[in-house]
Amino acid sequence: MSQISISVEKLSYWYGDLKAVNQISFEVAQGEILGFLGPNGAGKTTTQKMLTGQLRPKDGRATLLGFDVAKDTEEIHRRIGICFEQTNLYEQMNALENLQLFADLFGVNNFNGYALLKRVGLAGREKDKVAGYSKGMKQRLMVARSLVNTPSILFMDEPTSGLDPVSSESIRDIILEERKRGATIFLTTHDMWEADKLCDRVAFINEGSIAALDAPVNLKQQYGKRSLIAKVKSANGQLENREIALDTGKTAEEVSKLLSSERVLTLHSEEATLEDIFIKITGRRLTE
Ligand SMILES: Nc1ncnc2c1ncn2[C@@H]1O[C@H](COP(=O)(O)OP(=O)(O)OP(=O)(O)O)[C@@H](O)[C@H]1O
Repeated sequence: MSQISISVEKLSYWYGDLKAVNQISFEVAQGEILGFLGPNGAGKTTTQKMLTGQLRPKDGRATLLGFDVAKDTEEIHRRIGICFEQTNLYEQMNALENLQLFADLFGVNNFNGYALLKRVGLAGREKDKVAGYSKGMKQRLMVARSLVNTPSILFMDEPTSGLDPVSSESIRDIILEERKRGATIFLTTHDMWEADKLCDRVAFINEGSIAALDAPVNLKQQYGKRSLIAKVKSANGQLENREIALDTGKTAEEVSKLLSSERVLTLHSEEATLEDIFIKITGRRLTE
């Protein structure tokens, strides 16, 4: 692995008797997008809060860029961006003022608010009061705000949750641009499609533990099955599906038999989704 940005070792947190995060360990390389994928209550937000200094770990250790999350909070905050779902924007201020306030807080003086707002699609709305923004616009502003200090690590908690497709796509584009710039991205989501599309690696989190961690393609290879689905017209004129497993020694033979014995209308390949694999590993769905 290239240079390590995030290093987590047996990190734990509990609320009373409830073990919300239970001895998790992983590393994230610089410039990598790690997706934290799990259902409600799995421990994603608690982990993010520990990593961003909002909760002090009860046990274990984590470092960001070599700084200890439990001790070096100020050093860390200067170098990270945080974009959490619950917006805490100043509604009575405009977008530029919101960014300026944040920049002042971090002692950033070389940032260009107009350029940043243009990047997130808010050009022309810079001086409008945030109270009048739509949910998608506020989320875009949150993204802009998380980029004010050109962060080395970007934490995003469900950044596209509940947004329209255009807003979601523009936020995903920014995540990819930030990775290109060299930022490390820690993304929590329960959207398996988003995780699959965006993330270099995905951690499945369930009941406070990491159940699997790998590149989506590797998870699919290891746990999923690929198959061919043929739509055929049967003798009585009905449309029916036939499934042939791929990656077996008999695939070619079965395809040839199917094509010679049935009237095949369409043939396409299908692979397991991350949700299928999550269920296989944990016995739970991502969305209940
Ligand atoms: N402040 C709190 N007090 C008590 N229990 C909490 C608190 N915050 C979270 N929990 C519990 O800790 C567990 C992990 O919660 P967490 O919010 O980290 O999960 P999550 O994966 O982020 O879920 P979601 O997708 O719903 O945000 C859950 O059982 C939750 O009910």
